Amino acid sequence: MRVFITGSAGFIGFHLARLLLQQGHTVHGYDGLTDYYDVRLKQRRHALLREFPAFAATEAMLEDAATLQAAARAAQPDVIVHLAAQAGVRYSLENPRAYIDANLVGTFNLLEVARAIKPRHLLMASTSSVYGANPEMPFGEQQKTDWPLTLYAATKKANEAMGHAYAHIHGVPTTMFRFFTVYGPWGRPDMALFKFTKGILEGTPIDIYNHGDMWRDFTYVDDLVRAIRLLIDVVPPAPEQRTPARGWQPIEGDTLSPAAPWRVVNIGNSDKVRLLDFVEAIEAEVGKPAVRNHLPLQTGDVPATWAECSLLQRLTGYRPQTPFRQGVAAFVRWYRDYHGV
Ligand SMILES: Cc1cn([C@H]2C[C@H](O)[C@@H](COP(=O)(O)OP(=O)(O)O[C@H]3O[C@H](C)C(=O)[C@H](O)[C@H]3O)O2)c(=O)[nH]c1=O
Repeated sequence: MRVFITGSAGFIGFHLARLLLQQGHTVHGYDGLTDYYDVRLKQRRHALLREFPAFAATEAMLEDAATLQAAARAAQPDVIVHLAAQAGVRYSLENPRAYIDANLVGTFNLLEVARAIKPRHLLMASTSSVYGANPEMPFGEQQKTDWPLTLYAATKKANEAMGHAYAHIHGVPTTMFRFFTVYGPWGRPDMALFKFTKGILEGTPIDIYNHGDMWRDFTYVDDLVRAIRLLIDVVPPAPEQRTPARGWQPIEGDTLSPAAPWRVVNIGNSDKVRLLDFVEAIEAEVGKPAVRNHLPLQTGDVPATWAECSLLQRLTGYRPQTPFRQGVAAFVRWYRDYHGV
């Protein structure tokens, strides 16, 4: 299978590309290598992927529609996985325009590519942040996502809607994933696990928001990309294909659109972890206590996330389940090795 992955030098894109290459697939990566965080980390990820002969990459921005079209047409993908984005919850308060450019304009450009190429399946990243101020827990895909708390969440919600409209009009089967706080080796330096590990190792204070009284459904990156890999083969059928004669059976809790080959699926660990327990797990792994700087809840942050993942389980027979202490240990091992500390 030939797969076109946007965001291939990013945390999740790198892991997905590596998994697909290890399985013998051909991957064309597309990444703008923006300086949102240390570009060397992105270059190292791409360098590792380049060790596979079946990997090629175009280093350009999503906003560069002509380059994106040319790269995707040349790659002739069976499947497109769109992971490139301006990510991060709190940065969207500082630099909102980056989210409009990458997530709205960039995703529009990508949808135009899909419309032209008509891959077998288009899969695109959304986020648990779309549940925003929804008070119901755990978050199920059918629940309200009408109250985003940041522009980041709003752009991702818009991406879900844009994907739906294109799937309806142009018929490209589209799966949206809602990711829940993904962590693990090669992770993002702006995220809690990276910042906490660095601070504890260096003996500098770590900022703990809401005094640690926050909950996250931390999802280990290997589990996440395994789920994506399985979902690649679960192509949402068009409305006219949903008949018993075609072997289609309704699935409980499915989010299939009545008007398009489109569905949205949560990918989380289905386990909410208290932030202070997460910090303690990092301290235990590093073998040193943190210097804790307790701060109030940050604007735009949701106090808790918790995924309901039975749809993923029904569609793929799989659900993430790495215990957070195990995932934290794998990250700290990688961090020490990567930084030689
Ligand atoms: C960076 C940082 C975070 N935190 C807290 C805030 C959260 O309760 C928790 C995890 O934060 P992190 O930034 O690692 O992840 P989320 O805020 O859940 O956001 C992440 O997961 C979602 C789904 C995405 O879609 C975002 O792109 C992704 O960045 O630690 C702190 O207490 N101190 C810190 O310095």
